[in-house]
Amino acid sequence: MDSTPSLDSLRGEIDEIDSKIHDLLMRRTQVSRTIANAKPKGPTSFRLAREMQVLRRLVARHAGPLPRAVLVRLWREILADSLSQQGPFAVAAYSAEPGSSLTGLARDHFGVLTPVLERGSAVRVINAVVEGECSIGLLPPPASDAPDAWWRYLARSGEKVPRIIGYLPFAPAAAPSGADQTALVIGLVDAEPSGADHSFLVLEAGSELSRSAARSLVEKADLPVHDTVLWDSPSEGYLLLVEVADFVGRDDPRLKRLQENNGERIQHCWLIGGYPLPFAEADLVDPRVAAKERERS
Ligand SMILES: C=C(O[C@@H]1C=C(C(=O)O)C=C[C@H]1O)C(=O)O
Repeated sequence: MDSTPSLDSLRGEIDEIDSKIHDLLMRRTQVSRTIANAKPKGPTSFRLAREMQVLRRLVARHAGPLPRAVLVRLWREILADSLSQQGPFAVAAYSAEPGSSLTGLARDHFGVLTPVLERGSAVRVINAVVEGECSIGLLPPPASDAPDAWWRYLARSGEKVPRIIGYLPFAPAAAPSGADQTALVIGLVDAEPSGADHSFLVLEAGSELSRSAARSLVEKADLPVHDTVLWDSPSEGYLLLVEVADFVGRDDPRLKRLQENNGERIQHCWLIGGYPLPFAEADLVDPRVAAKERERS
């Protein structure tokens, strides 16, 4: 006798599962609203490090044929709504020359209902965040040949100075519309440690300081250097952006050491933020693709 359950009974099981998922989603939304009241009041409820921890935990416990990229996409919508339950949330996306728009990336990450406002320059994105028009901003990652070294505007103190708090996409395999783009996220909150992070320092040098010299000064203070970007201008002097392959907090003793050891060469060292490391491609490999590859090899 055929032991396969009938279509009706299988559909009954799906209905039961859907109700449970739905009940849990409604409950999660209520908990998120309660969390909003438990948080210190600030310019935004957005906590990217926590979101990354949520996703990393789910990806690590995942099993079975549902692709991890689908799991992440589902949770991106859930997390985006959860955030908007905690107060108004809008994103300023850099969108200057044709093909440079970070709007697709913003949509992939913050879901279909989050307002995304396009801004035509890095300064306009920064202003949208400083003035509270948008909760966060997306900017192109710094590069040595980039004409606009926007990161230098973050090298100052004060409450209304945005910090770098994230890197997008979190999961390239789950970011179809911004597939070939990357962005840094800025907001008026400090970066928080997620367990696997990079940080950014800006060094203000009194006289010419090469990228390799800066690297060795920073490494001598036990801060592992991932990359450096140089900006020198007659009016602004020598500024170096250093990406550190570790989380660096405001009270990190390595920062103090860096400044104390190099008082003559480095006039100022600014911690301008950091980001949780995104998923590597292998973390989200679709089990079906992986199985096919195993067959082939
Ligand atoms: C619920 C929180 O607020 C936001 C929503 C999150 C969530 O839904 O899991 C996680 C981080 C925050 O961006 C939180 O900070 O825990």
